[in-house]
Amino acid sequence: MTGIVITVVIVGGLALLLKWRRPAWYWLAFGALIASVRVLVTYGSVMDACNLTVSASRFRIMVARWFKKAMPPSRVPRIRRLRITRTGLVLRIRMRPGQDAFEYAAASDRLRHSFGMRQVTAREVRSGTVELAMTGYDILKRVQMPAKVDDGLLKVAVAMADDGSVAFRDYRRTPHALTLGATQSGKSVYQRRLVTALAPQPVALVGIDCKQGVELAPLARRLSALATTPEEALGLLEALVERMEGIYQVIRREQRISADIPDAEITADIWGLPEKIRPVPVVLTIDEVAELALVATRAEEKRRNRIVTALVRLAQLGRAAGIYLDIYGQRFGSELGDGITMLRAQLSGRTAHRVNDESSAKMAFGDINPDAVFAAIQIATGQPGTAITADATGSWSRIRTPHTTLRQAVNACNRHAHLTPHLPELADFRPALDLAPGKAAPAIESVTEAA
Ligand SMILES: Nc1ncnc2c1ncn2[C@@H]1O[C@H](COP(=O)(O)OP(=O)(O)OP(=O)(O)O)[C@@H](O)[C@H]1O
Repeated sequence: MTGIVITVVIVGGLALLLKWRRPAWYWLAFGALIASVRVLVTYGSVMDACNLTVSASRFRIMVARWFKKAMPPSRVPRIRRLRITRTGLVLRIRMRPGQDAFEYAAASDRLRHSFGMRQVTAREVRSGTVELAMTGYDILKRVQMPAKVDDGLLKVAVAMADDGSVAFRDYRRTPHALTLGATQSGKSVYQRRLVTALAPQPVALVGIDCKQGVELAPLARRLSALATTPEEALGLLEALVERMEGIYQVIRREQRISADIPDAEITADIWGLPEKIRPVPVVLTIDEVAELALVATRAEEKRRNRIVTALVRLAQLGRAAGIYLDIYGQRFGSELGDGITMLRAQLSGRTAHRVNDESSAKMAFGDINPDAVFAAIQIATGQPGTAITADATGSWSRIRTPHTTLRQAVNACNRHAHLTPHLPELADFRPALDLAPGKAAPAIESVTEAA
């Protein structure tokens, strides 16, 4: 048990004994304050013990020699800022000359033990400055998202990272993503979390779920289109490609580049278009991609090739037309056939839940960061929903989504069903809601949300 928790328990127990009536946050803040004092008091000796100090300057050593004085002590990196967070502390440190952020990252395990913290993560914030995020307890054991997060249109808080930060799925920054994981590793919960968070936003949600629609059909009231068989999926993808081409025409028309158009008004994607003609963005979520890519007969192979071609085109050109992809699967390697590695290269957001073998982890992170491959293999079976996430920059972190039940996702989709945009190109794939004529839609919160 970490220092913060022990401190909070002792202080909380004392408070109960003395009948000090204070809210829980008061004691948490008090505990974090005591932990930060402890970190500050032991800081110099811990940095020294973890080999994060540098020797005194040559000038001071020379002066000490001249005057036959004791050798000056090593220089400890300076603390620039200490911030108490909801989950622990963040120390911003000015590195000493000759140091690099990698030394701090390599020493993070030693720092964790020395400061008595649960987790220490080092990250370079700018040249010469490194930030140590310290957490006092296992954040991923029972995930609790902060009440306020910096989300927005097409930027949703999807999980907590083990350094106490919030992990976002930011569609405009990372338009397309691949999520892998063995069976029962937590992919569907992750997907539900995204759909639930996107449901209140002005976006069109489109689903392909060739597992007979078991995951996405219950969310149909908020889906603008849904395909549950490979044949439907092909039609839906080709209709999306058609929509994308239509949007490109609109952008091209609106560019009207001439000498008197100001630079800021020239656009190459939907976000630069005037709001009244801007097409609604589309998030396409594909559950179990192998169902689309695996074939048994020659006829199926033709269909599969057309599906993969449409997917590659959407991944290559969809961003400018406001079409974003979320692809889920157990594996995503060359065994799924031609074009799969080309498609994978376009899916720059990568998340891997627990995987069964190293090659699955390599499919997610082999081209991004070897450390992430190792971290993905180490995810234990006991914590479904835990995943490693990385992007094209090579940075990665361990995350876990808050548990979202199917009932919670269904309720969110039903509550926001009125926001479902009607996309004419995808009209043929609009899910039928199975309502008898004259029968009202089921009560939105007809069943209480499971805990
Ligand atoms: N973040 C989470 N927190 C707590 N429990 C979770 C979390 N994610 C998943 N689980 C639990 O793990 C189990 C498997 O989750 P899920 O159905 O999402 O896995 P999956 O990878 O989609 O499996 P499959 O591929 O077989 O459909 C479920 O019982 C679910 O409740």
